[in-house]
Amino acid sequence: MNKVVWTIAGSDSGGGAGIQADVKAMQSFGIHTCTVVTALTAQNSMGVEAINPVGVEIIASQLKALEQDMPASVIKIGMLANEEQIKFIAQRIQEYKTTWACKPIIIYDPVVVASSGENLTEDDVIPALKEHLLPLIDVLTPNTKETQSLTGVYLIGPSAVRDAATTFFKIGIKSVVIKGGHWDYPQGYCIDFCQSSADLGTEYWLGNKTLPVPHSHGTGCSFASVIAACLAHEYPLKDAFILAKAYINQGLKAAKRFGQGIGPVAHCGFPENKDDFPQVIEPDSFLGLELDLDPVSAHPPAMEFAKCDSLKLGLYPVVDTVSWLETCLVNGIKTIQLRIKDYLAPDLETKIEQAVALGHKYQANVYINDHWQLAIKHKAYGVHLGQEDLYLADLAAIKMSGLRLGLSTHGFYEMLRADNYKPSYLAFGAIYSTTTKDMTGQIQGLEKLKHFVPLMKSYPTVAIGGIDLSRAKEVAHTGVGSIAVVRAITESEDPALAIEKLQTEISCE
Ligand SMILES: Cc1ncc(COP(=O)(O)OP(=O)(O)O)c(N)n1
Ligand SMILES: Cc1ncsc1CCOP(=O)(O)O
Ligand SMILES: [Mg+2]
Repeated sequence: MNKVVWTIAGSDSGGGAGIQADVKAMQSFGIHTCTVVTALTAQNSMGVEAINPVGVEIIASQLKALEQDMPASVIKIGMLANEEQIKFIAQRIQEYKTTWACKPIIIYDPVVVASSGENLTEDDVIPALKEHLLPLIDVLTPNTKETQSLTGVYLIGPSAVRDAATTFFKIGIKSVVIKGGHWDYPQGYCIDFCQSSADLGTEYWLGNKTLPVPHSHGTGCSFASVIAACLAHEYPLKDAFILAKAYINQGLKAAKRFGQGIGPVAHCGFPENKDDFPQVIEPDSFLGLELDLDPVSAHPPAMEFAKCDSLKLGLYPVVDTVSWLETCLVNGIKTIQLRIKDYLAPDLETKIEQAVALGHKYQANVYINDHWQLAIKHKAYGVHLGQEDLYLADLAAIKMSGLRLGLSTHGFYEMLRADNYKPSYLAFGAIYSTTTKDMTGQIQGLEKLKHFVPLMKSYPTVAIGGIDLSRAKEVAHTGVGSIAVVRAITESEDPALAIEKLQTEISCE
């Protein structure tokens, strides 16, 4: 569906930040941007010469035109020039939240201080912001200085970042993305933080080496606009967060000078290069230790698992009995998984032992889902684990035993998190809805798969979830190296024929 996002922000005559950046960044993500201009700033690459706020009656007329014709699922707010504008916009947002059938998501990039360090808003607006606007905000994206101005917390380390987030949550803000472009810890790195008040136990830290580039005008506006665009596409916030960071890294690398001063961040489309993505910071990684994050895994960290025989694993049935496993192997399957979810299943160990033996008999590669200790004990070809297993399983033991490790991922953030471990293959799911497993909120769709595959092209890749004969071809067409299926085989009237037809569909690619 065509997606509309509004941006309520200032115009930058220099074309690098504000409304101009917002439109370009959202366009990169296939969003149609409607604009409500709050100020006509006179600025260029050297600095801000004038703010020129627009009167609230003119803001009102722009909003009215849009309300009637193009309501948005996401509204991004940038520069508000004075207290009158803040109170007016807050009142309108309150109205939209209470009267619209689809309550819009409000993302606010508090453009108080520009990346150049210049003040873009009158100094005395902070109390009005806190009283009127901030309590209505779903996602706030302040930089270090804005965080300090708004919370009074001086960001000297991770616990101060958490304290600042807690202060924002107390005001009523639902989620925060605190941008660390101005910190310098660990030295030479740029670290960003994301947390939601609805899930205080989970925090997301992203980091990459600071890019030594001179042209960075408009990064804050563009970053928040990518988050707004991704939320309009109903991506989870953690995915929007990592894509925004990748977009900015990509844009900084390509940024050019226009004028004599600081040039604008470039707008280069959906990020497709893994090198532009930041690292998901795990507590026991170098950056996690530097940030003093609490360790969560009981086991030593491990990465770089044994390689699969091939980049293309082909048709990959996932079955729950030894009998189904044998049926598939008899019909020529070379990669297969035994997925027994009942940990108390009678003869679990015997079944795993038999599955491994059948793999040897038919010269096929048998993965065991979840039961990594038994997989190691009986020398399976590999183990398949989920994200929740990463801190629970003894990954070092799996690696030392030479077993392959397949990892499930649901979206961009989890994909980059999995990349930290350098597994043997990466699975993306669920591509379509499925009745085999509850995947509520985790359906990725074909369009995202088209982004996942080239990003992770160094790995064997697997698509899973709701794939049947009618969909196998379009999935294979994304370039994914393997298609994992449950019901397409186990619920077919003729499993041998189903395997043959699925093989034909996917082998044409
Ligand atoms: C090939 C493949 N991909 C994904 C999964 C799902 O694994 P996981 O996330 O561990 O969930 P459960 O299968 O344990 O419910 C899979 N099994 N195989
Ligand atoms: C185990 C699993 N993980 C993600 S979707 C899924 C089930 C896939 O089953 P089906 O092929 O029947 O949709
Ligand atoms: Mg599992």
